[in-house]
Amino acid sequence: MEDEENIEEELLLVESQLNGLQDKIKTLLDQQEELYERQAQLKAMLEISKTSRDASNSAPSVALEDWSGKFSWDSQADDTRFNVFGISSYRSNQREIINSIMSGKDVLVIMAAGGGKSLCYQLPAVLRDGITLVVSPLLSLIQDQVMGLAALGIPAHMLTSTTNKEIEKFIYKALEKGEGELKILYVTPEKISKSKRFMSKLEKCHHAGRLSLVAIDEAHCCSQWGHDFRPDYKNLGILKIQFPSVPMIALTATATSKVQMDLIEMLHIPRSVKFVSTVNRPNLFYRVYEKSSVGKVVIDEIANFISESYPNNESGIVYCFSRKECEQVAKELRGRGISADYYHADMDVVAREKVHMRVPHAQG
Ligand SMILES: Nc1ncnc2c1ncn2[C@@H]1O[C@H](COP(=O)(O)OP(=O)(O)OP(=O)(O)O)[C@@H](O)[C@H]1O
Repeated sequence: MEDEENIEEELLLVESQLNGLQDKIKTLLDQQEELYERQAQLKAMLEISKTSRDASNSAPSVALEDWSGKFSWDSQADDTRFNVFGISSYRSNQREIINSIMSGKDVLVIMAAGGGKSLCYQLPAVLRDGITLVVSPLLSLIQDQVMGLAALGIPAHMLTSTTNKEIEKFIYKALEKGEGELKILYVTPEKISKSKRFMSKLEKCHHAGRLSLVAIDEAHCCSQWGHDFRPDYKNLGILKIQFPSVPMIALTATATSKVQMDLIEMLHIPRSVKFVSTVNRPNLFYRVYEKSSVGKVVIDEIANFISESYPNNESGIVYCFSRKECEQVAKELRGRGISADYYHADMDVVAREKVHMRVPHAQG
């Protein structure tokens, strides 16, 4: 009897020691996995750094090839441009940019606002097999793009804090298993830096050979020297480290040479082909009016300017000094028969989206 008790006691002790060991083994295996992952990242970083040094010693990041020549995808690209995007001819540099991406190059595009940067990655996204990931800083810009693409019949979605669970599930399935129709996926930079789940699905998509292109919109946000620095953009370098074989296109309307060098380094695209288009916009001009000191008169003048200059229901933006002023000016303009609404950071997502949807898709 006493023997049995001793055996049971020792059995319990052994079992508890075994449990303790299992926990330790699990912790060690987890550590091993993390170290393997870090090892792979460090190796890739070393590789990129060496390539970067070689590239800066030998070749500047400018276009040397003739990207306006003939390519095997020419007729398919022309067909998609015309029949899917409804665009009759390319603007300056668009064709060359598209050709360099289609050739698998990393590309840096500096093109004026409204110059047609989106087509430069959306057309290759449609032409290439698989999914294009687009990182863009603003929800409103993303919504605009997704709405525009949906209108063209191109399967595009966005994965942001506002995406509902069902769409999120659809997107994750498309990334992980290649199910469902998804060609272009928009995310904010926070998704890359903060969502391990998203990055793991993206990893799976890449492993299955389905990640076709990465586009970084408003790429100047990477640089602390740029006017719009976004801390989460700093982490986008991970994309080239994780997916070195996937071409990357970085696009911006404004980048000094210091900012360009900075973002090439941060995104790890030292061999990128660079395209700079003129930032001059002949259709844009400034006009300065003297402002009355009487608020009501100012609103009357704005209302008159809008109805006289834009009698055909065109859309426009009135920038105000404060959120409160935005709300007041919109109300006053409505009182003068102008269809106006306000939009600022202090509105909830649904209200913002509602206003956004009322603005016709921007035409540059
Ligand atoms: N080759 C083209 N011919 C005619 N219209 C074009 C062409 N390329 C683009 N567009 C149109 O020009 C407008 C502006 O294009 P897009 O939005 O891509 O500009 P952007 O360079 O991304 O501007 P932003 O810097 O403001 O985001 C869109 O309506 C687009 O359809």
